[in-house]
Amino acid sequence: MSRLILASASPRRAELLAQIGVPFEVVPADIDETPKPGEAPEAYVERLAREKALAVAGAESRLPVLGSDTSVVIGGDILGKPDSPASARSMLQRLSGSTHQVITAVAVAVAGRCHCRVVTTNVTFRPLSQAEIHAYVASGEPFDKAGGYGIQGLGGIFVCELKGSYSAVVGLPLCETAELLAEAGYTVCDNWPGSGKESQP
Ligand SMILES: Cc1cn([C@H]2C[C@H](O)[C@@H](COP(=O)(O)OP(=O)(O)OP(=O)(O)O)O2)c(=O)[nH]c1=O
Repeated sequence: MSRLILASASPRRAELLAQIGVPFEVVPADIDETPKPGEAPEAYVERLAREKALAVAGAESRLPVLGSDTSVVIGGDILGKPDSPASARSMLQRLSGSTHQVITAVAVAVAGRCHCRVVTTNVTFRPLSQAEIHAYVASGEPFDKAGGYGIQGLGGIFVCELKGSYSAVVGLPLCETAELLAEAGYTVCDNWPGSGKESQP
């Protein structure tokens, strides 16, 4: 039986949530993801995660609703999902040979309240050649991913260093998600301490 609604169309978020044993159903949120003028990256990502959770909670309030957002930030600029091969190539060119931040927010709306965590991870790319950038964009992998790459896919070969949360880069910070669920009175799965169904030691 579902204990949570995942307000996301991201297959990665569904896989990560399934990985920790949470029973859930998917109800994608449809919100405007345009940054506000002058909005700081962390504030932007947190606002979107909250808006996604609350948009679905408004219609489906019987279960806690989890919303999340991931953006790539370099030199203070927010990189969302590329909308063309040219924008994917230009994002990868900017990321090549330098360190960027992946900011992911996760929000849980339950009983009229919304709790949120924002997680920042530093990711360093080795220098990429033009041929690699072209071949990677031609693979199609960049298009549904913030910053135009997927660390969990072929894009993983670009990453020479990561400081922070790998699961947050893929789209859902598992440690913070479990903390938020615990605060809302939910455990990740049956038999977990606090579930009331755990086996005795
Ligand atoms: C940096 C990075 C991002 N991503 C993905 C995670 C997110 O799905 C996506 C960022 O876009 P989001 O707008 O956060 O999410 P989404 O549009 O895919 O889904 P929804 O808004 O319905 O929840 O980029 C990866 O899969 N791997 C990576 O290495």
